[in-house]
Amino acid sequence: MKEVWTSLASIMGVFAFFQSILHAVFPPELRFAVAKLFHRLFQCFSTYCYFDITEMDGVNTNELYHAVQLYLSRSASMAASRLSLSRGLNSSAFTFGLANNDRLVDSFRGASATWEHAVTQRQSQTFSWRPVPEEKRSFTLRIKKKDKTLLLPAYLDHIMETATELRRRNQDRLLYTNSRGGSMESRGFPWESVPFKHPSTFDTLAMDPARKELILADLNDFAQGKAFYEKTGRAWKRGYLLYGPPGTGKSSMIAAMANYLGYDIYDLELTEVRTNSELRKLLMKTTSKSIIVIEDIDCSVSLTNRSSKKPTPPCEPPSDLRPAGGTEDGGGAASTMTLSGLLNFTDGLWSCCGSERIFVFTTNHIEKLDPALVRSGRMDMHVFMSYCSFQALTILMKNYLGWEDGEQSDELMRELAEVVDEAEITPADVSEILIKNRRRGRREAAAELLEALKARVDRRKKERKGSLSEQVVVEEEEEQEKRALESPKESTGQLMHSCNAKEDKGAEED
Ligand SMILES: Nc1ncnc2c1ncn2[C@@H]1O[C@H](COP(=O)(O)OP(=O)(O)OP(=O)(O)O)[C@@H](O)[C@H]1O
Ligand SMILES: [Mg+2]
Repeated sequence: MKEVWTSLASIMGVFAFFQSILHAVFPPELRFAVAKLFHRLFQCFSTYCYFDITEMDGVNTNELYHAVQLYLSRSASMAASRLSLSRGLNSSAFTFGLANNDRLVDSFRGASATWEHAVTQRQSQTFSWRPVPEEKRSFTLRIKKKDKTLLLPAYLDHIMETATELRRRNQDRLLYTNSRGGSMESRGFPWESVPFKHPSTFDTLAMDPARKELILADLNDFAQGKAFYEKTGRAWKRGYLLYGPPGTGKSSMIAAMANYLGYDIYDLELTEVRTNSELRKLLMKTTSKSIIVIEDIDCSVSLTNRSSKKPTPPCEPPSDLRPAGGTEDGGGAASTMTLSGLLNFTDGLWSCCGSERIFVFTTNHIEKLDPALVRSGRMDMHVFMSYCSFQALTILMKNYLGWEDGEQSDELMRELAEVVDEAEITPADVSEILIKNRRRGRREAAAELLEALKARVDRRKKERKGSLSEQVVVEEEEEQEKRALESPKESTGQLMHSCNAKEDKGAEED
């Protein structure tokens, strides 16, 4: 070991000696040329190649630098020992970064890539109209020469994509509304937005776990389906129709979807939209990775069916020659909003002016919807939000009472399981009962819920009996009418008989 150190020291000494001779004898230009030559020689024999990614590209900021910074922040939090921490504007997440001269090894498609972060002080401030940072920051990427074709540019594309996704996820979600009534703001944007902070998630959503899994799998397939949609020539969008009684969680499901995928929501108020072209403008101003929602589609506006267009009176010019209100999009009047306009909104060529978008319609009355609106391809998945099942009930008890899985096997739960289906109660009503009683303790709150369910079952039974007896009376009357029609003589006789009887009775009274 000692010999190694001695020989190393002697090599360094020789190197220093030659350097001092170089400095004394040769002019700086020559020294620079020699250094360059050495550098080239070193590069020829090295198995690595290096790429510098500086923060500033001239006076412009280098987008790739910030993308790398964000990309590395994912693994930096795990691997590095000293990190820089930051939090961006409008962001609720912290970003980790590599500290000065820290290194991190990443891998892509089986090849490894080493990143080093360098921070140096800027030597002299050159004049610039834009403020230039005092520090010079850069990342150096080191990869093996043999991996160059494998990694470039695919690895850099991957970094850019991941960074964009991370940036989007770190930003707060936004909820947009068109309640401005068609008027635009100063920048010509028809939507108004507020931060979206709805706490609903698929964990808190009370519904049958199997159906929940189905929806989650569908959402995952959609979000990761870029290649599939391209390959099959389909627009990258998906439609969901959520239907069911009020208070069964349709709006909560939309919020859970947005939180799960990290998408913004555009809540389209159809009653505020006057024309098809206005609807199209709204669509054009939505962004990718968003959910476009139309709530209560059956009662938003009265949409005329395409097939029930009135024929043009002979005295009027053909519709396509009329100056205003002429048909467009193959059927919808431009001066009003029509079903045709809405169908084009979800399914026509314009619906593809962005990508990765989900359309969600909700309704309490699916039977009232025009079949054209709910056909598959337009609304790909129909989700029935039903009354509270026992499984949904246990989720709500977990949410509101902190009820654990093991606690659910006792007598009380068995009774709850027996009555919940018959009670036909919405998750909203169950939530209300649990919220009211949550301070009284879990068991008491559950007992209260059981009482409420039993009372509801009794009431429903009575109502059913009442309506049954009403139905019997109606049926009897109908039967009598039928008999009267079938044998008019007999019934006339009966009628006469009853009239005579009445007359007799009246005479007796006189
Ligand atoms: N399936 C559910 N899971 C969890 N909570 C629910 C569920 N359904 C309803 N709730 C609770 O009830 C409230 C109302 O639910 P929500 O607004 O989602 O119902 P909805 O089906 O959209 O009703 P509407 O048809 O009247 O719009 C929510 O704030 C939520 O707390
Ligand atoms: Mg709702």
